[in-house]
Amino acid sequence: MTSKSQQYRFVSAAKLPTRKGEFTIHGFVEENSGVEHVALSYGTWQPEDVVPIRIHSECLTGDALFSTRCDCGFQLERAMENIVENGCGVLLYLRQEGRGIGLINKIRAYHLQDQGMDTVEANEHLGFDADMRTYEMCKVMLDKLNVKNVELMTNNPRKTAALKDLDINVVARKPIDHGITKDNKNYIKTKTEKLGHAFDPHILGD
Ligand SMILES: Nc1nc2c(ncn2[C@@H]2O[C@H](COP(=O)(O)OP(=O)(O)OP(=O)(O)O)[C@@H](O)[C@H]2O)c(=O)[nH]1
Ligand SMILES: [Zn+2]
Repeated sequence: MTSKSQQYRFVSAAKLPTRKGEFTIHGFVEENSGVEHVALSYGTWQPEDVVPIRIHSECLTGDALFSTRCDCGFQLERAMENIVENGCGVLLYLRQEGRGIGLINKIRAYHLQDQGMDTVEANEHLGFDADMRTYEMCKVMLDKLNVKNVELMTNNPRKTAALKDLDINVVARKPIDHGITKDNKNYIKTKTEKLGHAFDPHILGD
């Protein structure tokens, strides 16, 4: 029986020039489900270096459709800018749309939130946990990129804990609280109150 992380396989990599800088995109596939994840790497490092990384969960609405209903698109852009400013780093782009429930179910959850539920209540009303994501693929992806020690750009303590459980040395957490808007302030407040997210209170001030 292969361990969960051994189900992931590196397939290929290529140059990816972007408006933020020239990255390399690395494609990984999960053997059983065919789910594809990618890593964007920038610059070089030694195994003993501390590398800035972002674990970014796919959010079509935020990442590609300019939604202000969440902070994802703002965080994606800021994370890539941080990596380029630092001179090196990695962004793991994980196909975990909707905190793992998928795009159509996220739209169903949004519909329930339009009726007054919060983002946790909506997931649970649909029969899902508040957060269905797992992070075992990060181990295979970071090992392939020779990243052992990380500075993690996140407000989500579950990501820090998940990497530590994978024996990845999380040296520091760097907040990434960009993109607070009038449309997502309540969503973010719910994440701090119910999902343990660490946002500085001043940025959510009323
Ligand atoms: N089910 C559900 N998923 C959502 C909702 N809003 C955003 N998402 C998904 O949540 C994921 C992003 O998670 P966030 O909670 O924004 O942030 P995080 O990645 O957990 O934490 P950070 O690293 O601090 O950004 C993406 O997969 C989004 O599609 C929602 O209302 N319901
Ligand atoms: Zn989003």
